[in-house]
Amino acid sequence: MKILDVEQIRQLDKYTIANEPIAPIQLMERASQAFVDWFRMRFDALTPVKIFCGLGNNGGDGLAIARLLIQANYIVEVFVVRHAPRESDDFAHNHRRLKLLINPHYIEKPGDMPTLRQKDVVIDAILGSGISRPVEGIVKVVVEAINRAPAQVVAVDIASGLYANQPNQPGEVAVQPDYTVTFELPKLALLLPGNARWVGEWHMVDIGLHQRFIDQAPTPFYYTTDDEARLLLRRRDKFSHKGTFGHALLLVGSYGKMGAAVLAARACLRSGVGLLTVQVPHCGYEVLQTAVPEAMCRPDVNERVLTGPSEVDGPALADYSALGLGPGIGKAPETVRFLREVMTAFNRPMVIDADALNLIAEHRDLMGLLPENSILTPHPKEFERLTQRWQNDYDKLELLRDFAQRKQVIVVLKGAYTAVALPNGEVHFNSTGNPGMSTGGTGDVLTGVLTALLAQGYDPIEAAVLGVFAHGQAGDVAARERGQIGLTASDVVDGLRWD
Ligand SMILES: NC(=O)C1=CN([C@@H]2O[C@H](COP(=O)(O)OP(=O)(O)OC[C@H]3O[C@@H](n4cnc5c(N)ncnc54)[C@H](O)[C@@H]3O)[C@@H](O)[C@H]2O)[C@@H](O)CC1
Ligand SMILES: Nc1ncnc2c1ncn2[C@@H]1O[C@H](COP(=O)(O)OP(=O)(O)O)[C@@H](O)[C@H]1O
Ligand SMILES: [K+]
Repeated sequence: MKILDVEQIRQLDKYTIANEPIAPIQLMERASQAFVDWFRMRFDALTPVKIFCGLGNNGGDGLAIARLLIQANYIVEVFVVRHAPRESDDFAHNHRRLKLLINPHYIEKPGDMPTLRQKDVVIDAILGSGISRPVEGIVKVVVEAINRAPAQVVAVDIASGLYANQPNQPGEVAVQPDYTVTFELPKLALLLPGNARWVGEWHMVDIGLHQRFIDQAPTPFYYTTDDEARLLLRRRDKFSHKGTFGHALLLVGSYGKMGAAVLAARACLRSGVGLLTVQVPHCGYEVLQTAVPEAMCRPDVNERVLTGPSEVDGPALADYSALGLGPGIGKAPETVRFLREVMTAFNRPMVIDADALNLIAEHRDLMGLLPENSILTPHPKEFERLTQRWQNDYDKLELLRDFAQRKQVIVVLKGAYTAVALPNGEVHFNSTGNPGMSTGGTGDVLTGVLTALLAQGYDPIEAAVLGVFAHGQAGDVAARERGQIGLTASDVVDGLRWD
């Protein structure tokens, strides 16, 4: 699903009005009805509702929402914040219609702000995607009062004061909602960690904007939906055999970090690899053979770290279908040498995680050895080591796109809404996963998943988008079964589902 910017959304509204065709006021009615449908599923008619409206189209939505809720027997009070000399046409139209039912209150000075109680639900329809300057004056007074209130808050489209696709400056105020109900498409701002308090839990409601415009609109930003991920998944052929699904090699683990090897290996097997070999330092041999009997083990001659040679024969590096490396390997000088050898010998896309990324950041010559279309899976700190510190989330996104384009690799920047940056500059935000996954080892699981997909012959871009989606979904399955707080990386492995 595409993520469009504010100007594109404005054009999309216009295009829909001209080509569906539909009157602007009807489009507003449809948006408001979609909001109300969502609202009624969440809050019953005994909920006292207080709607704060600005004078633009977001305010117009608020007035239409008020009318629709009154017609559904909710007890509604409306507060119009007079922040500008002019009101939009659709605001004016809905204002006239609402006044046939109730008299709105008007807020012009701080004393006009009502008291908000815990049982109230506030609907924030002061400013939407049309904001063009920081919130100040009476709007600021109202926003700050809403934020201080004990009431629950639902933002219409986007919290008042939050920019949809550019950074808010430090000190700027915006509504801090419990929920955001956004129209038609996700906005970039909803996906960025620095905006969490201005978003709350967000939901998307369909308002029937024109698909032809969306299909043609250029954008680097996408949001991976369930349906899109499912389309990437390949079915198994009746006459397939283990050779059909590739032979993966994982280079993982060191003394004290053999768990990383076990987790990556188990995840790789649970993601459909045909054969798996795991190379671990010698001390990990028994651990691995016991914990993961399905995998073959290649013990390194070195007791504690990976160095390359093994007493057990196996295919040459270049003969494996896919390679995943990094989880738990540490940063020993012998391991750096081995890493250099591996990256030279295996010049096809590989999965690179954790300490392998830290080593690349410390030994810049390794950066030049990155095979094209490799999948790098840094968490934000690892990404900062590879690049530089950023000013804000938008700056970070630009660094991410720039890195993926310059190095011609796929960068999976992990976190909530993991961002998968492609060599062509696109960024695909993931839609699955939950904070229960913020626990040691879940990243190692992702390395195993991605390596398995590469081994099965998935194109690296599809492997990255699908693997990240499936990994988050596994976390969601695990969280449903045992809750977020007690969730462990092993539960994520067990949560992997591919059909
Ligand atoms: N046809 C459409 O355009 C539709 C628009 N919709 C709603 O319309 C919203 C966008 O409406 P608008 O473009 O009218 O803009 P807003 O309602 O977001 O803002 C209203 C106006 O306030 C002024 N303003 C900007 N920043 C301000 C600030 N910091 N303090 C005070 N005033 C400020 C500007 O003149 C702006 O145009 C969307 O978020 C959505 O809720 C929906 O009704 C769906 C259809
Ligand atoms: N709040 C969150 N919401 C969704 N996913 C998360 C969240 N926190 C962490 N994750 C996921 O968990 C994994 C953590 O990886 P990482 O930081 O490398 O952990 P480790 O190195 O311990 O394995 C990533 O895939 C990340 O996207
Ligand atoms: K709003």
